This record gives sequence, C-alpha cells and structure tokens, in this order.
Amino acid sequence: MIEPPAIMVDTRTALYTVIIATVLLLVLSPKKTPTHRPPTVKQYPIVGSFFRYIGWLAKMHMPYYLLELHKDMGPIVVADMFGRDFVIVADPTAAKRILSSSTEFKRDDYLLKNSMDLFEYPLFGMATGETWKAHRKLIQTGMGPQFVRKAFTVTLEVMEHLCRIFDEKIQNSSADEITVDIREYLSYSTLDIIMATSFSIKMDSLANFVKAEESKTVVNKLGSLRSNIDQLSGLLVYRLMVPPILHWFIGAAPSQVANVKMYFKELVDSFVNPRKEGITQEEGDLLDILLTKDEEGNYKLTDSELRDETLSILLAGHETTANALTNVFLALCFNPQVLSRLLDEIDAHLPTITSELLFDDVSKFKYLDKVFRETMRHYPVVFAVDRMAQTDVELMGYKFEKGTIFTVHFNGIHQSKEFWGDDVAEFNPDRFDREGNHDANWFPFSAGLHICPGMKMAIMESKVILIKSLKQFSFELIPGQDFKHVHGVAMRLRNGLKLKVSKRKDGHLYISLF
Ligand code: HEM
Repeated sequence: MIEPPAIMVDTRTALYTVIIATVLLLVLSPKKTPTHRPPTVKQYPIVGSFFRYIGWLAKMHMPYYLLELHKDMGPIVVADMFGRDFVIVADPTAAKRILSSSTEFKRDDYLLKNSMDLFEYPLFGMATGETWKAHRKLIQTGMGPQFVRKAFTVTLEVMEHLCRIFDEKIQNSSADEITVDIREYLSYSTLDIIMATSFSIKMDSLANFVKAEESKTVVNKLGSLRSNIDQLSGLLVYRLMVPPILHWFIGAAPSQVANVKMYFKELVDSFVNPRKEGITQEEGDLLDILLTKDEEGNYKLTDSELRDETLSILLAGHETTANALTNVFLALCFNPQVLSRLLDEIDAHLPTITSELLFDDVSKFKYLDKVFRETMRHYPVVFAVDRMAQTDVELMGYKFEKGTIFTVHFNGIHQSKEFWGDDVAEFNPDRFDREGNHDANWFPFSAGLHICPGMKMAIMESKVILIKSLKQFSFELIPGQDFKHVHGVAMRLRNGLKLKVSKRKDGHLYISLF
C-alpha cells in the first residue's frame, strides 16, 4: 500500500516540474514565425472579388463594405479592388506605425498618376519625397497660429453673412421658416472662408449661390468655382478607377477637361499675378509664404507648383469641413439630449445673440469639443488613406513584400468595439471623459508625417460656425432622406441634408427628428 505523504510529495514535484518546463518553453522557444498572409477575401481568376463588392461600389457604399470585411475577418484583411490587392488595417498601433514611418512606408502618388495633366503637385496627393517635404514645410509655416486667428475673424464675418441670409429668407417666408440643404450653405461658406483666410480673396460664393438660387441662373464666373471644384474632384476619382484607354468614354480625356483646367489657371493667375507684380500688397497670409523666394531671389515654387498648391488648399480645406459640419447637424438631429446640453453650454457662454465671441472663448466650449470629436469618430470624413511598403515588412504577425499597398482604415478603427467599447455604435460625446488615451484611437485628421496641416483651423472654424448658427436658429430634420454616407474624395451624405430653419424662439433651439 502506498503511503499518502509520499504521494503528496510526488504530486508537488510533478506540478513544479510542469510549471518550470512551461516557463522555460515560453522563454526559450523561437519567436513565432509570422504567417504569410492575413485573412483574404476570396478571389476568382480575372474578376477577383469584383462580384462581392460591385453592389457596394454601385451604391457608392464602399466604406460599409470595408466595415463588413472587418466584422467577418478581423482587423487586418487583404481585399482586391480594381485588380489590385490592398491590406486593410483597422488597428491603431499598426496605423500609427504605417503613418509615421518615412522609411518603411510612404505615400505613393497613385491618386494623381492618371491626372498629371490636371494637377501634379497638390500636397494631399503627392508621394512622400523631397518635393512633398519642401511644399509641406512652406504650408506648415503658412498655417501657423496667425493663420488660425485669421480664420477665426473670417469665419465670424462669413457667419454674420450666413445668419443675415437665413434671417431675410425667414422674414420673407409666409410660414416663418425655410427649407434648406444645409450642406450647400456650409459648402459655400467654407469656400469663402478658405479663400479669404489663405489668399485674402473675397470670393462671395455664398452671396452668388443665393442670387443664383433666387434667379435660377449662375450669376457670374466666380459663382461657378464650386462646380469646377466638384468636377475636378470627380475627375480625380473617376480617372483613378477607370484605365486611361477608357477616359474618353467617361468625358475625362485631356481634351474634354481643358475647360476645367483653364478655369483654375485663370482663377489662380487672377490673384497670384497681382501679388507677384506688387500690384496688390503682401497680406502676411499663406499666399505670401507660398511666394517665398530662395537666397538667389527665385521663387521656391514654380508656377505650376504654386497653382497646384493653391488648388490643393481649396480641395483639401473646404468640402472636408463642410461635410464634417453637416455630420454634426445630422448627429444633433438624432440626439436631442446632446443638443440640449450643447445649447445650455452655448447660452452659458453667449447669453444673447449680440454677445461677442472672442478667439480665446472658443476653447471654453468643452462639450462642443466633445460633440465635434464624437462626430468625427462616428463619421470620419476621410475614412481611409493608403501607403506603400518601401521594404519587406512585418506587421501584426504577417510578412509583406516591398510594394504592398496598405489601407489605413480610420473608420474601421473608429467603429471597433475593441478600442471604443461595447457602445461603439452609440453617439456619446461623454465617452471622451472616460479613462484612456482616446487620441491614440482617433484618426479623423490622419497621423504622422501627413497629418492634416489644416486641423486646427478646421476645428476652430467648425466650432465658430456651430456656435453662431445654433445660437440663432432652430433646425428641424425633413423626414424621408437617405442618411447613409457615400464615398468620394470625402465621405458625405449623398443628397446633402435638408433641414427646416426658423428663428430660435426661446432659450432653447429645437432640432427635432420629425
Ligand atoms: C474637417 C476637416 C478636415 C478633415 C477631416 C481633414 C482630413 C485630412 C486628412 C485625413 C489628411 C491626411 C491625408 C493623408 O494622411 O494622406 C489631410 C491632409 C491634408 N489636409 Fe486636411 N482635413 C480637413 C480640413 C483641412 C483644411 C481646412 C485644410 C486647409 C486649410 C486642409 C489641408 C490639408 C492638406 C494640405 C493636406 C495634405 C497634407 C500632406 O499630405 O502632407 N485640411 N486632411
């Protein structure tokens, strides 16, 4: 018969042996070799996975397609689109690494490759390299604290104008309310703001839009700036997706786009040349910085570089902000309790319509800051950006060859329960009060080398527009609209956002759902 104490000693020894062996195994075992390929969307010869995404593409719902892929296959997925493989990444640590490296990953100019005849040097599309670096330095210098202060003053002026327009229209209406597509008004307002802030040019596109709307005609050439910008961004997207041989059939051949090209050349010449020739004075604005000369007295940017950078600012800096603001209105419409708290804050800091708003006051609107941040998390206007591997790389446990394209999927990160909690689908500005480094998971302005240089201006401009409009007017959602976002240069509501606007009647604004 076996003595019980002896059994106990043996069991303990065996247990210790197992623990030590496990620890040794973990410490000494070779590093797990990364597997070759992450989960991959099933592809067929020639067509790849075209039939899986064609439905989404046709509805312009590619952002929703990418979210579905993550839901089915995890945070890193290989998907083919238009005959190319993209590694779609929805992990904040991997995203930071991709966006911050100047050796392992770079932006390629694939967005521009088919559109070099239209423009070649816009900062937002240029490959990471020496030309980009020189342009970025100039633009960053020009978008310093003075730029943001100037944007504040300009935004107040434009908002005074916009509020006057709404006031007059409401007074002239029989029902004391008007129906507007708020995105249209925001789009023209942000266009005027960016032109005046960056180049000290008064475009009056908002006024021209209103005149054109009333008379149903385009009032003058300047009024068509927006439509030319729309055409240019559309051409960029179409030319990216359609091979050059087919450009003629979609109206995008060089001869067919000559008018758009000429329009922008004339427009930019009209304000750059007088400044160059000393006919108009220096304004201390971004244009002055873009017109900086080197030690030999030559302009740092060539004529075409200057024209393209001017256009780049217009393209990058106006629809983005207009769509972000439209999304705030959308979010407020669906979340009346958030709106109510926001109005309390606005009323606390600005007791009357005539109360003055100073630059330093904007930072006091803490709840507004959270509402804006939550809107940008919920609906990131730029939902993804691409980078190309410059060497063989290892990422998230997988190996990739040089030349692999990575899509950093901001929307995927922003919609991930892992990083934002189980209530990720809810619109909750208070989530930014919770413990944790929210900035590490928040990418609406990208990160790293190409982080949006206009971010501070965009945030300040948006806050002023919201404070001023919400203080004076009530907004009511028109039912039956399509609230799904479509892709393009920016993620946007397909048909804008129709709202009823009336004067705010008491201390509270009402944005009601239906
Ligand atoms: C809510 C508004 C805005 C959003 C969401 C936004 C978003 C972005 C994002 C995500 C990028 C990075 C692209 C990349 O990583 O490849 C970017 C770049 C850029 N943005 Fe913005 N932006 C906004 C407003 C503005 C404004 C107001 C300006 C100009 C005043 C501006 C000028 C630029 C420029 C020039 C770049 C290119 C930077 C580079 O490649 O080095 N953006 N923006």
